[in-house]
Amino acid sequence: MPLSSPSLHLLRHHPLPPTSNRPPPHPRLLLPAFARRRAFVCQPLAAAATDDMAATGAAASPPTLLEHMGQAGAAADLTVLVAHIQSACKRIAALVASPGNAELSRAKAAGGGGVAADRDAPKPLDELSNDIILSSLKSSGKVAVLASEENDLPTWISDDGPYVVVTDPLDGSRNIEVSIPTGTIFGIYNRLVELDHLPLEERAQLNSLQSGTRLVAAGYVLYSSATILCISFGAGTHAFTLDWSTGEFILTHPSLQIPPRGQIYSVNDARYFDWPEGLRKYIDTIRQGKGQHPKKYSARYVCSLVADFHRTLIYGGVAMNPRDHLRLVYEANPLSFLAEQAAGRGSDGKNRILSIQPEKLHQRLPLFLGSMEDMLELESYGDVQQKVNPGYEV
Ligand SMILES: O=P(O)(O)OC[C@H]1O[C@](O)(COP(=O)(O)O)[C@@H](O)[C@@H]1O
Repeated sequence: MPLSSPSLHLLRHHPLPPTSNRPPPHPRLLLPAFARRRAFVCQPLAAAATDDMAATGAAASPPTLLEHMGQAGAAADLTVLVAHIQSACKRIAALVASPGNAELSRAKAAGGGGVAADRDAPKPLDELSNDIILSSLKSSGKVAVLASEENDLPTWISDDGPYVVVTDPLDGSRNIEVSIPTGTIFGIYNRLVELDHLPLEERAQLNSLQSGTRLVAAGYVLYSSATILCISFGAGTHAFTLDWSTGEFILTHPSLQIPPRGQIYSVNDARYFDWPEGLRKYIDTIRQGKGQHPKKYSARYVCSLVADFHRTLIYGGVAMNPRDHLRLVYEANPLSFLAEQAAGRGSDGKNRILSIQPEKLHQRLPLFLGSMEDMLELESYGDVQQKVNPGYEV
């Protein structure tokens, strides 16, 4: 449904204060005391051990995601919602690792053909992942509306659900047949109660089109050699690794900080000849070690956004897709929120992603994420957005 300009006006001038316009305080200070102790546990040097650990001679075990939320004083409703999201993602993790997934990918490639008449056509993995998330959010009782990359329109779930969830249920699924990492991306907003009087369809759209500055939380789950859930509640970015023996996500990367500069760029550079001059120059320059950082950069490109972003978060550098391909609502906003909360930056090559007011649910845009210094250097080339987007076959 196209939005009327009064509706967009309402969104733009909504009185609620943004939740993430302020620069994040030093994330380490925002961790609860017990999690700060675990931050030390994750460092190799014994000198970092806390007094109580020294006294007992043992490292306390790091908290689970839900323990972390409890200690951080997260709202009970939000904790219930995150518990449902994490359980959906555990099911997706099992799904993408299951022997049946190659068959599902082929079914999709063949348009679902080749199925015996007495059998249901198998659902491709991204649809199945979408169903898993939807059913989990429904049973949480905490969600008013779900906007998913897999659906044309948002799904209204419950009038009194306090939250709005946006998601790309399974990003990178085009690579699933060859077991390349995939991921789920999600963002959580408050339901805009002042829109409750609007007709359902308009209410669902406007709630889903909130600016990224209003995110209450955002995260991704990486399905790779480890299953990692990385999340921010607006006070730092923290990552939790799934311990398959207990089924718990354990805090392994507290208060992640993107290094101010990395030495890796990540882009599909087969598209070099479709790039604008500025982007070509930038990549040529850093490849040769002639940029602001006098080192030759290396290239890494998984072609799976969550994997490319996760690496960038840890090692620094820039992950980019310069053409209009990735979605503002489902991908760019949540990942930019995580990047900013880790002292990095998310931009469309010109503007801060979180400040772009979404106008359409499936709006696409160029996306650049990464280390602050690398991002500012890249943007100084001006002309970095790929205008030519012919539609590539692979
Ligand atoms: O073809 P490109 O431009 O390299 O795009 C690859 C990107 O597209 C994605 O596969 C997402 O695209 P889809 O949502 O169409 O699957 C990302 O995971 C990846 O980063």
